[in-house]
Amino acid sequence: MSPAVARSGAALALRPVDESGVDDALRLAAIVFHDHPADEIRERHRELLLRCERFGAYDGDRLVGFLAALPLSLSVPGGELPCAGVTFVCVLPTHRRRGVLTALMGELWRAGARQGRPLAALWAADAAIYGRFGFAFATSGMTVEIDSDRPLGLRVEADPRPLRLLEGPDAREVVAPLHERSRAARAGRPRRDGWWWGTLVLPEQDEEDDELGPPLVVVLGDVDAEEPPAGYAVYRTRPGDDDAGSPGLVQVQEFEADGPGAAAALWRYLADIDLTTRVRCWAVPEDDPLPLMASDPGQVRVTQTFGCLWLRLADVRQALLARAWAAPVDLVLQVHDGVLRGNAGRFRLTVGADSAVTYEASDDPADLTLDVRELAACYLGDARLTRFVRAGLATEHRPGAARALDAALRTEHLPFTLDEF
Ligand SMILES: CC(=O)SCCNC(=O)CCNC(=O)[C@H](O)C(C)(C)COP(=O)(O)OP(=O)(O)OC[C@H]1O[C@@H](n2cnc3c(N)ncnc32)[C@H](O)[C@@H]1OP(=O)(O)O
Repeated sequence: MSPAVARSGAALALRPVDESGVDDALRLAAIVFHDHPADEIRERHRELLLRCERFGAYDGDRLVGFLAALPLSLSVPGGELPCAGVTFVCVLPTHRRRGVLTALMGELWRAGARQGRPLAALWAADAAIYGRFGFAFATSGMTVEIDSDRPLGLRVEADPRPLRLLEGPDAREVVAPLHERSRAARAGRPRRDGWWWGTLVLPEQDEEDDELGPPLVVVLGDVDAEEPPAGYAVYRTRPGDDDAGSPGLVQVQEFEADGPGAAAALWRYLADIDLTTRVRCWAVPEDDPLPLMASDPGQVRVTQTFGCLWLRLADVRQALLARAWAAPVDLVLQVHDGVLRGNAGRFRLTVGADSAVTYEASDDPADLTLDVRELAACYLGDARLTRFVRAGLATEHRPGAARALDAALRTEHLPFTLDEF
């Protein structure tokens, strides 16, 4: 039996939730998230939880707190690392603010340390909760909308190769290699297996909007060739409703192209679909070139930018040693970590001209003081340390130290994922 939670009221026991407890976890989630999903979606959630490590807090026999961790392999600059995909975090309303989540997080860290898992990541329902546990936004995205009531004007020639429309499992086999290649180029993406494609990317029914049709996958290039295609888009459509004033919509769920010609061909196709007058893509990377490619910037609008995946460096040393670096650096970092004390202290980070990395305890004066949250925000290449220094959230003791670390952390592409779990 694991430690108990006893901040106030009767002590609660912490223990793993076995397979027979998954329905209890789903019932708890339905209460906590005010969500009573249709049978198909509930079955998807069940399958997801069965793949997870499951941590429970029990009041007697009753499950009152729950946290699931999906085992992920997350792309990081130059490689990938084991990562806990934290999900279905819920505490019964009667048991809130008694330290249940804090205790479940403790179980997660202990399990991660046993398994040598240096990262944890999550999509947060409420942004205020996770910073105190050392998480920070580590990838961002932007929503783009195209007014497609007229031909899409682009300043770039479209790749003339044929487009093909695929459905079902065939689609996955064709596009998975291209996704895998782009996953290596942009950090922050979990590796997908067949279950992930089928259940989370290409399910018949969209989880958020039941008016959207089934997924369609348009592919550019020869689908029979040995090389992956040049690009693809996964999209769903919704018919227009004149009475309600809503346009026929093409909802782009995922877009990958290996260059500007391929991107132009695919965006043109999506904007050209009959009986629709709007293309909406919920998330593309913040450095996506589409807005630059548009002849009329008013036709392609960025409607919002937002943080996506939150990251936690559970083992800072392991995480830093595993990533690729863009420039040599030699800095002493004073790292604060109020939760995982093994990360806290003063360490010398060196990246040599030959890219060899070391990160060792040091007594030398610190060049930079920062919290593990800020390190997580910058780790995949998204945020800049210099900005945190300007915000007063990191302190530079040697001028230029933050700029040097930024230069070393820099990646060619911004990290990005839209894989929600
Ligand atoms: C990855 C995901 O699954 S995201 C989904 C998260 N789940 C939800 O939003 C469901 C609804 N909410 C809940 O189930 C619970 O309120 C939880 C899980 C958010 C928090 O669980 P609790 O057991 O109450 O948290 P716990 O008591 O350990 O709180 C620790 C600290 O976290 C912070 N915290 C907890 N809940 C919140 C909140 N809703 N907003 C802001 N901060 C919070 C507080 O600082 C708190 O410390 P304090 O009590 O000293 O002020």
